[in-house]
Amino acid sequence: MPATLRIATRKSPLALWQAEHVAARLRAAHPGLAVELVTMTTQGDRILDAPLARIGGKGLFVKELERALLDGRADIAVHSMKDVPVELPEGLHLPVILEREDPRDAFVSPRYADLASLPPGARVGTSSLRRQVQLRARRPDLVVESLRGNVGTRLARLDAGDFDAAILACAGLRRLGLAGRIRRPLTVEESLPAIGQGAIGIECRRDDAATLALVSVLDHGPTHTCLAAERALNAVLGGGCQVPIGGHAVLEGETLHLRALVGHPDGEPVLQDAIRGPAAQAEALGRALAERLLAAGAREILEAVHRAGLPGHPPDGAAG
Ligand SMILES: NCc1[nH]cc(CCC(=O)O)c1CC(=O)O
Repeated sequence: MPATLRIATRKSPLALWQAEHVAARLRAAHPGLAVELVTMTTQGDRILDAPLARIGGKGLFVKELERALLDGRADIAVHSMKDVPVELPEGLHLPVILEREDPRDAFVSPRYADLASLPPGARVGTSSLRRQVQLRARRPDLVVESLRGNVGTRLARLDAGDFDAAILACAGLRRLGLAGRIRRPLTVEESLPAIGQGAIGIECRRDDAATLALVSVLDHGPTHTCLAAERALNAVLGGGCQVPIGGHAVLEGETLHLRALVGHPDGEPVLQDAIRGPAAQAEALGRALAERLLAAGAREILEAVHRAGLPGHPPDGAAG
């Protein structure tokens, strides 16, 4: 057993909650193990106004934690899986995925009970392209505006009256003890979640067998299988953060059901499809669904976005 297991984490309240949760579970699983947090501010936390894709995109929140792993300043990094890019740096892997919290998006509003109650022209805050296109498809009369920052920052702006409603992840609100702010969870049919939403992952060095032996007990097989399908889908689509992409898998016994969405950043078209098959073939199902979406028009969307070099957005409003 190492003298102390060091966890690299961002400093946002949600990131700290997740790291403390992993620390507590590791201490419970291995009595006598010392666990400590190594906190760091990532580039994604520092730069709150620039279009994130231009300065490094989706990986901004994880890169500095990964550098700490590679430099030996930390043994594991704890991530919200929806912020983790498909490609990991050489020498690192993600062997552990914890059991998923509520994966749905949440409708949050001080005044309105749900999406249907919003009057025409109501202002809804979200910086996630994925949330924006699904919102626009359902309610083209709403005004969707950018809302970034930590969960607390976003709620404060909502409460200050900058918006009539906001869409946030149920998981983040629940973990921070803010479940009371969820007016209504959006069904996955109303708002298909981001790939990995609600799941926490543990990244570590491939050559560190001692650490792997300690953290493996936290892996949740069914969530891991669902994430394998979602991330395989994402790897084939390779959309980065300038294209609205959603993906969500559930297990029904030994059968995996994966839904996916690819939208044009301008709002149209929005392509959706789903696939069902043996859980043992999770990754192949993810790749197959991605190929079907590409053939159905996603390829044209991805190519158009890359050609245009549109200013980017964080994967989901970012900054957790
Ligand atoms: N974009 C940042 C982020 N990363 C993970 C979560 C929520 C928790 C999760 O999905 O595990 C959030 C906040 C949000 O989207 O409202």
